[in-house]
Amino acid sequence: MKVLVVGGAGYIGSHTVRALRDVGHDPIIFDNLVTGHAAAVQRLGVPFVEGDLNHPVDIYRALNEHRVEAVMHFAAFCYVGESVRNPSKYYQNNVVGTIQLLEAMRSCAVKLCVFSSTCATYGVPTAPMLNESHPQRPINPYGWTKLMVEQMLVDYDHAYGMKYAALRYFNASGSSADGLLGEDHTPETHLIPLCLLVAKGVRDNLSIFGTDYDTFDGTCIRDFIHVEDLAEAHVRALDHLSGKGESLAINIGTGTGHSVREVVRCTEEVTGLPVHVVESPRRDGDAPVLVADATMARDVLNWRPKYTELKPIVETAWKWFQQCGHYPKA
Ligand SMILES: NC(=O)c1ccc[n+]([C@@H]2O[C@H](COP(=O)([O-])OP(=O)(O)OC[C@H]3O[C@@H](n4cnc5c(N)ncnc54)[C@H](O)[C@@H]3O)[C@@H](O)[C@H]2O)c1
Ligand SMILES: O=c1ccn([C@@H]2O[C@H](COP(=O)(O)OP(=O)(O)O[C@H]3O[C@H](CO)[C@H](O)[C@H](O)[C@H]3O)[C@@H](O)[C@H]2O)c(=O)[nH]1
Repeated sequence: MKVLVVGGAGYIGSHTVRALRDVGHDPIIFDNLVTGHAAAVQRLGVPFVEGDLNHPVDIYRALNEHRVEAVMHFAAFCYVGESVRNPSKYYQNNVVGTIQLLEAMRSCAVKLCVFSSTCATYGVPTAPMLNESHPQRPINPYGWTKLMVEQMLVDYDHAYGMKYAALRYFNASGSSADGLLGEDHTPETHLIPLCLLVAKGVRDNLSIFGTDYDTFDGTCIRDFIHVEDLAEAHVRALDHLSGKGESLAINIGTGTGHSVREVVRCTEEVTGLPVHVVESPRRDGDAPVLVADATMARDVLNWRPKYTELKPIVETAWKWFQQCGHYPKA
C-alpha cells in the first residue's frame, strides 16, 4: 500500500518507515522537520514531502500526488513536562494539526489511519497493569491532546467510515539493531538516552525525578518497548485495517515495568561506566507506574515484542550513542 507516514522523519516514524518498506509497502514521509531529521529521511531513501500539518495545502498535495491509501500519524509534540508549562503549543499542533489531517483524508477518501496514542491517556493507574478498558483520565495536557484525537477517530469512523488503529505506546526506547536509525531528540528528556549521555560523560549527572513514589524503590516505573517492536506493531495494525478488521485502540508495551533506578543500574552494566545521579523533586505530570497489559495486541494483531528484557534494549541504544548519538545536520 502507499502509506503517508506523517512525522516519518522522527524517532518512531523513521523506524516504522523502514519496517513498512521491508515488507513491501510504499511509504512516503511527510514531515516539517521541526523535530525530525533530514538525515534519517536520506538514510531511508523513500519519497519525502516537506510539509506542515498546520498548512492544509501541504497535506492535500501529498495525499493527491502520491495517491495515498493509508496514513500513519506520528506528528506531534511529545514532552509531558513542556505540555504542562505550555499547553497551547500542544493543543495547536497535536489537536488542530490532526483535525487538518483528518479533514484532508476525508476529502481525498483515504479511509485508513494508524495513530500514535500513548499510555499517558490513562492517567494514574487504578490497577497494576493497564488494559484498554482502564479509565482514561490524563494528568497532563499532552495526554489530553492524544485522548482528544482518539475521540475524533471514534467519531470519524462512526460518521465517515474512516477506520483507525490508535496504538497506545508505552515508553519507546532503543535504536535499530544495525545502528542505522536511532533516538535524537533536542532537547533530550527521555530517561534511557539521558542515562547514556551521563555514562558517556556528555552530561554530569542524571536527576532522578522523585524518590518518594509508592513503588518498591521509591522511583517511577515504566514499560520500555523497543522501537523496532513498535514499528512491527504498526505494520500489523495496518494489515489488520486493510484486511477489513474493526477499528481499535490497543496497548503496545512489553508487560514488564522497570524503575528509574533499575534503568540507571542497567545502563551502568551495559556501558561499564558510572551514571552519577542526583535525587530531585518529582516532575509535574508523571504517573507513578505505567505498565501495559498487552494481551489485546497479542490476540488481535498476533503481535509479540522481540525485546522482552531491558538490557538488550539499552544495548541497542548504547550502540547508537557510541557511534555518535546524533544525525548529522543537513
Ligand atoms: N517517544 C515515546 O516514548 C512515545 C510514547 C508514546 C507516544 N509517542 C508518540 O509517538 C509519536 C512519535 O514520537 P517520537 O518520539 O518519534 O517523536 P519525534 O519528535 O521524534 O517525531 C515526531 C515527528 O513529527 C514531526 N512533526 C511534528 N509536528 C509536525 C507538523 N505540524 N507537521 C509535520 N510534521 C510534524 C517532527 O518533525 C518529527 O519528525 C508522537 O506522536 C508521540 O506523541 C511517543
Ligand atoms: O532526567 C530524567 C528523565 C526522566 N526521568 C523519569 O524517567 C521516567 C521516564 O521518563 P521519560 O521522560 O523517559 O518518559 P515519560 O514516561 O515521561 O514519557 C514517555 O511516555 C509518555 C507516556 O507516559 C509519553 O507518551 C511520552 O511521549 C513519552 O516520552 C519518568 O518517571 C521520569 O520522571 C527521570 O527521573 N529523570
